[in-house]
Amino acid sequence: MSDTEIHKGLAGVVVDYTAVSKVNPETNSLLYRGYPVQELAANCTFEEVAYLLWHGDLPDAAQLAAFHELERSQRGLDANVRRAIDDLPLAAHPMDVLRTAVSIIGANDPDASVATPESNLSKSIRLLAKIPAIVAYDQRRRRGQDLVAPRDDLGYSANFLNMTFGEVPSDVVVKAFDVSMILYAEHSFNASTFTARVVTSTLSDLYSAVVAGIGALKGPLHGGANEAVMHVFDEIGTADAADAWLDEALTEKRKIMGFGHRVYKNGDSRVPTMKAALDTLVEEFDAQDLLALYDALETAMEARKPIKPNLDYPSGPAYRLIGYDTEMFTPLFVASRVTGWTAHIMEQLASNSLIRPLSEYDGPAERHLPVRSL
Ligand SMILES: CC(=O)SCCNC(=O)CCNC(=O)[C@H](O)C(C)(C)COP(=O)(O)OP(=O)(O)OC[C@H]1O[C@@H](n2cnc3c(N)ncnc32)[C@H](O)[C@@H]1OP(=O)(O)O
Ligand SMILES: O=C([O-])CC(=O)C(=O)O
Repeated sequence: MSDTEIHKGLAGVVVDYTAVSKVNPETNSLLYRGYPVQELAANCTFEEVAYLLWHGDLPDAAQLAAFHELERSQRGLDANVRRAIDDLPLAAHPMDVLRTAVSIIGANDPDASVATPESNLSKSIRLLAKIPAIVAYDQRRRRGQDLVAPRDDLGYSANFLNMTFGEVPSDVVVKAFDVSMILYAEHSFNASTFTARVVTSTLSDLYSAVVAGIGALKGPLHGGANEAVMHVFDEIGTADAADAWLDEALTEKRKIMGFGHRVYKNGDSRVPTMKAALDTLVEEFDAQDLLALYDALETAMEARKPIKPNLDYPSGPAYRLIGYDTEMFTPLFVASRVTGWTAHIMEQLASNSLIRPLSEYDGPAERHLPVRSL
């Protein structure tokens, strides 16, 4: 073994600058373009936050109206995307369906390889507008329901929920969903964003980078955890079973989904805001049992390990209460994070350097084939 210092998982390695967001584990804070995410969640819509991530500043009234028009005019499902979804087996995971659908949107775009800032911005808005139709339709076809067309008189979240459930839910539900979209939108150099930046660094196109980001987000150590949290809740069943379940899971050295974080070691800055949104849903749907289980598992974990919940812990139960099927939760994360990914793709391109780290070889020493007589 050489004495080269290896940074397994790139832990603690700073690889570039970013002006998109700042994650500060010391102060448990998260800023999008300088604004605390809690302030954005309380005062802005997800559309305004998307605009902020892409443009660097919040829109004024005229800019927001133009942005709404652009986004709302592109909400429909392309015919060949719908046909492709219909051809995929119901056994396919919704993340695989979404990854395939985004790939087709890219192939439909004659300007897919045009990498100017203007072209990439319009691609980003297209994906923001079209991903909800894919996710909503996929959940509906799994339930044997027909497609619900988008409405251009509704905001992003109300339209998303209407396309999924065939009706606009209460303001409480729309706000909780919108808050989740804002909180999931951006988180610096997380694994999926870094993946998107790596793909972009080769001068590949934006759609390819987003498809790669979807692949990275799917894993349960990253975005797949919001789905996995609900599987854990279903496995535990009721609050009184949480202690015994956790003891067994920890004995088996299982990772407890929805807990822990690579950067935050003392709590995830987004959890209090998402937990408050979950509380409004618990009240709305009179779901005290779910809240009791949520609290019981968190308390049980606290008593055993200094590992705190991450954003996926309150988001999973929130999406369950809103009515999404469990396997749709990570696609909801994509619908939001596509804003952060594309902001990073544009930032990477503006100051590109091929991302290509080194490795330390520890395989067999040099050896040679025996001389073969032909
Ligand atoms: C939106 C997001 O993507 S947030 C992350 C979502 N992912 C999850 O919720 C999955 C569960 N959590 C985890 O697997 C981890 O906490 C990660 C992958 C998120 C971060 O992990 P890392 O920073 O690499 O820390 P690492 O996995 O090395 O953990 C350090 C120690 O804490 C333990 N640990 C960390 N998270 C957990 C957990 N959720 N459950 C049990 N133990 C844990 C590890 O077993 C390890 O213990 P050890 O030192 O005794 O071996
Ligand atoms: O930052 C990370 O490593 C994971 C995360 O919380 C996110 O992507 O939102």
